[in-house]
Amino acid sequence: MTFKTLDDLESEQRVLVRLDLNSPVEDGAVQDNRRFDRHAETVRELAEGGHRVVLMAHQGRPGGDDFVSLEQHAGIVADHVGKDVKFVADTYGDEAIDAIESLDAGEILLLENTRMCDEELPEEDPEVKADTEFVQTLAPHFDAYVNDAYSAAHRSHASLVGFALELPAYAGRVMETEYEANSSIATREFDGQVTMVVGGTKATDVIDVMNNLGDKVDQFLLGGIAGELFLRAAGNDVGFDLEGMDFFDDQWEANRETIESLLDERGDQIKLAVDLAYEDENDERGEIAVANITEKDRPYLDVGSTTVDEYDPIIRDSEAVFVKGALGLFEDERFAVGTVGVLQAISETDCFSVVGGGDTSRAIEMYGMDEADFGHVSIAGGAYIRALTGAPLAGVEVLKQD
Ligand SMILES: Nc1ncnc2c1ncn2[C@@H]1O[C@H](COP(=O)(O)OP(=O)(O)O)[C@@H](O)[C@H]1O
Ligand SMILES: O=C(OP(=O)(O)O)[C@H](O)COP(=O)(O)O
Repeated sequence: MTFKTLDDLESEQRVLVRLDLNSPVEDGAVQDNRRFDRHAETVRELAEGGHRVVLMAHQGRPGGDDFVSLEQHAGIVADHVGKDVKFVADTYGDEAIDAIESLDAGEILLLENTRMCDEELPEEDPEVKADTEFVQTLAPHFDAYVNDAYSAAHRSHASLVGFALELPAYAGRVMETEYEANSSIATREFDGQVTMVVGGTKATDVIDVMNNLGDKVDQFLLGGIAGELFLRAAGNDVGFDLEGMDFFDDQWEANRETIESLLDERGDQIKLAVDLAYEDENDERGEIAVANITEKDRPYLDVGSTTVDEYDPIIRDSEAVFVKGALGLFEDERFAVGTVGVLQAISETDCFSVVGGGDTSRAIEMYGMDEADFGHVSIAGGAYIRALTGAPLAGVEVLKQD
């Protein structure tokens, strides 16, 4: 490991901890999710270790409906940690400092949404962020800074990069496991076949992953909107926007040449769907072989069952499988066959596996699979794709400094 962890932390510290509690908000109610559960491990360990634990996190972006106070988050963290979590509606003013100073050993306090502090945003160099009043005011009240917010670590914001320059800095447990698992495809050697399942809605994610990992991955199994764009580049009559859709046309214009040259250069590694699924006239799932598609008359919402039958043995023969993006509109049960099929195959083998992307990993609990059957289920979206494409994460880089 290239940074210090909680194992290196001295005893009885005043610890400032950055979590990523950014969550969906529905009708003003913050929705519980994996992020709370995962971060609870770090928070519990610190509190039970007798440290004074002060938590920072953000929620939403200024101007958005989900840009709300962290008051509800405190209650959800408390439920997961199994300990009381105090909350103060202040980021670094007198109220926040009073609450921090009156904390006893083993107690936990959550500060207000970091993005309510003007200096948290925008993205700037760590040195600039370290120099803000926000960081300069808070840092002297602590002995150590712990960053557990791997999933936000691609942002060069004050709470993510500034404190690491002012205080001894450590990686929390989530930071450690996410970093190790998500970087493993780039850093680890696997004995057997390495397979990457790529889908979702963004063609550029798939292109970047192929360009960066093409020499590490034996087979790319494609699906989703991105897979349809590759099918179209291979000469099939799919991947067109019908009235009211805006998935394909812009992406096709922007990426057509790159996709065509990837198919040229890496065709042997790229497996495309041989059949696709659609909603038929009775609102049921219909399937058609790609070879039989002659008209652009309907949207395709999943890969077909023959495709799943072809992908399944490849996964079962793999030493390592990485997943980025769903193979279909899995939120609708009729179109979950592709995504659930590959996830099930992964869960039934003892290969090393990483499933990432906020949306795709949701399919695991949605369809009753057990997270324990996967090597690692990432809670990161943007940071995961950056790790796969070899881009450094600002919040991780500052932890690596002495
Ligand atoms: N053929 C399709 N048509 C419409 N939506 C699709 C299709 N295939 C995949 N999706 C959608 O893609 C979403 C995931 O895309 P993306 O955001 O790229 O991945 P992730 O969130 O896993 O990183 C899923 O919510 C799924 O509904
Ligand atoms: O949820 C997050 O990222 P994700 O949507 O890529 O998973 C992080 O909290 C970063 O949030 P941001 O994209 O508003 O900076």
